[in-house]
Amino acid sequence: MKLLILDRDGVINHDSDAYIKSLEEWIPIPGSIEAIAQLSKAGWTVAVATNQSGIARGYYPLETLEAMHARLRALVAEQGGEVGLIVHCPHGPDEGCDCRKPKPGMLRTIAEHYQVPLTGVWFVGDSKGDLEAALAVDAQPVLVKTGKGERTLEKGVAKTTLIFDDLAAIARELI
Ligand SMILES: O=P(O)(O)OC[C@@H](O)[C@H]1O[C@@H](OP(=O)(O)O)[C@@H](O)[C@@H](O)[C@@H]1O
Ligand SMILES: [Mg+2]
Ligand SMILES: [Zn+2]
Repeated sequence: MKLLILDRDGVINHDSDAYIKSLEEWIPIPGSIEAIAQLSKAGWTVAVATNQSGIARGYYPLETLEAMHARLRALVAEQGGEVGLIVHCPHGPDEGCDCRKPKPGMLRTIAEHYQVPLTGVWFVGDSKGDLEAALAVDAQPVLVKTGKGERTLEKGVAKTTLIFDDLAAIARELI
């Protein structure tokens, strides 16, 4: 199966250093919804692995996060595509969970859900923790320059990292 795993904030939607705290703040990056729809129509299963420490911090409830993901699914469905499994880590950085990136727990959850190995699976992110999570399970780290991607690139990334301007460029590469 063709599995592609995406980080959310900074890849699918704009990110903010103040967190994405409401449905109104959840704004797709231009071309990202179309890219997901095109990829899924081309036979790719597009899953999502997202840190959401804003829940642990009390910035927004789980219901708000679920409303954002319902909006994502609806927008992609309007273009004839579909979004696969969305996994989030609701924990704070000090809780020692196994799911918060850079730990690879969410990637493993997705791989187990689809019963596929993670080796070489593209995980697309904008932050260092995304790339580290990919490397931890021998997936392929892919950096986009949207969101925090430019900052991440400036800090240096593993030489095996693939780099694209945005999710639309990744769709053009894979389709
Ligand atoms: O990029 P993904 O994983 O989809 O989500 C990132 C968000 O959960 C937030 O993660 C926070 O990091 P801390 O969780 O505070 O370290 C900050 O980077 C925020 O700017 C960002 O919106
Ligand atoms: Mg991100
Ligand atoms: Zn967690």
